Amino acid sequence: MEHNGTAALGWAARDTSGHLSPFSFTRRVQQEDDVTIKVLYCGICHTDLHIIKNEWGNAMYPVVPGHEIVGVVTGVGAGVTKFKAGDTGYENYCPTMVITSNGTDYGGATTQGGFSDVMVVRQDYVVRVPASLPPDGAAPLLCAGVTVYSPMVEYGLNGPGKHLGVVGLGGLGHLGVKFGKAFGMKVTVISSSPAKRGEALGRLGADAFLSSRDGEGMAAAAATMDGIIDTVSAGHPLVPLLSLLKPKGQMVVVGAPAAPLQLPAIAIIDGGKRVAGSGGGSVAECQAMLDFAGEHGIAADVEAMLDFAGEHGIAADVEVVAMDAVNAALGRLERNDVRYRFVVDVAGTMHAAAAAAASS
Ligand SMILES: NC(=O)c1ccc[n+]([C@@H]2O[C@H](COP(=O)([O-])OP(=O)(O)OC[C@H]3O[C@@H](n4cnc5c(N)ncnc54)[C@H](O)[C@@H]3O)[C@@H](O)[C@H]2O)c1
Ligand SMILES: [Zn+2]
Repeated sequence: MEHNGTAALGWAARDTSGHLSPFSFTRRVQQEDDVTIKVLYCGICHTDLHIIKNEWGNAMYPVVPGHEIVGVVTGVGAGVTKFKAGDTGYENYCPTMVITSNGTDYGGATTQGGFSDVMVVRQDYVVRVPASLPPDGAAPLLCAGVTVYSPMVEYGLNGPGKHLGVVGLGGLGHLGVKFGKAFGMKVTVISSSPAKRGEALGRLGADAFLSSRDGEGMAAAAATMDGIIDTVSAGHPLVPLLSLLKPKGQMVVVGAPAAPLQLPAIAIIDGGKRVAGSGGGSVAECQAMLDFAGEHGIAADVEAMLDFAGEHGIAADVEVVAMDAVNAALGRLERNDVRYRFVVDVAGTMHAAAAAAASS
C-alpha cells in the first residue's frame, strides 16, 4: 500500500462513445475502516451502459464502470472487524452518498468501478458470498439480484400463491423469475420478444409467458397479478401493464429509461393501483423508516438476499468475458443480445488485455 494511494488499473470510458480502454489511476489510501479487495469478477449492468454513454446526463469522464463486484480481501484497516485478509467478499451496490462508480468519494474524487484490478471499500459496504455460490454467478446478485429481491420483500411479493409479473427478461428480469419461483409464487414473464417464451417457461421455470404485443393474451390476463416488477431499460407504455394488476395491485418500476414514464392518472385511479420506484430512493426510505444506521439496513437486506440465494442455489445465468471483449459485450447488451448477464473475468484477463492494448 503506497502512502499516497493505491495504484489501480482499470478500463474507462472517456466520452459519450462509451468505448472502454485501459486507464491507470489511484484509489484512496486504505483508511482505518477500509477493506482492500482484489477484484475477481465484475458484472455488466445496463446502468453501466446508460452511464458511459451519458444517457442520464451525469457522466464524469473518465468513468471506470462496474458495480457488481466479487473479490478477495487482500488488506484491512486497523478498525476493520468484519473481514480479514484472505476472506472472499464483494462491494455492495451502494445507493447512499458514495456510489461505486461515477459517484463522488469521501475525499471528493470521482469513484471508479469494478472493471479494475483493485477496490478500496468501507467494511460496511462489503458483504460475504456464501460458499455455495459461484463467484461469477454471484456478482450480478449485488445489483440485479438485490434490485428485484428488495421490492419483492418490501411489498409482500414474496408469498407462496401470489402472482408476480416480471416485465423484461434481461439481467434483472431473469433473477426476478428465479426469486419469484424460489418464494413459491406464480410467475408470469411479460416480454416484447416472443422468442424468449421457450427459455422463460423452460430453463427459468416461469409459469406463464405473455407477449406484450399480443392484445388478446394481455386482455385474458387482465386483473390477475398481485404485483409487477418492470425491468425494461427503454421507454414503453405502462397502461397495458397496469391492466394486468388486481385492484390494489403493486407495480414496481426498477428499469430506468432516460425517457419519462407514460402514466395517465386514470390507469391507477381505476382499481386503486399503486406504482412505486425501487432502488436507491426506496432503500434510503427504508433506512429512514427503520431509524437504523443506514449502512446496516442495506447490508442486512443484501445479506438476507444472498443467504436465501445460497440456500436455493440462485445464481445469475452468466456469460463470462475477457476484459478486452468488454466493448463487444456492451454492444450486445445495447442490442438486447444477452442471456442473461455478462460478467468480466477481471483477475484472469485484465493485465494481459492492458498489455496487449499497449503494444498494439
Ligand atoms: N432501480 C435500480 O436500482 C436499478 C438497478 C439496476 C439496473 N437498473 C435499471 O434497470 C434496467 C434494466 O437493467 P438490466 O441490467 O436488467 O438490463 P438488460 O439490458 O439486461 O435488460 C433489459 C430488458 O429490457 C428489454 N427491453 C429493452 N427495450 C425494450 C422495450 N422498448 N420494450 C420492452 N422491453 C425492452 C430488453 O430486451 C431486456 O430484456 C436498466 O434501465 C438499468 O439501468 C435499475
Ligand atoms: Zn446495476
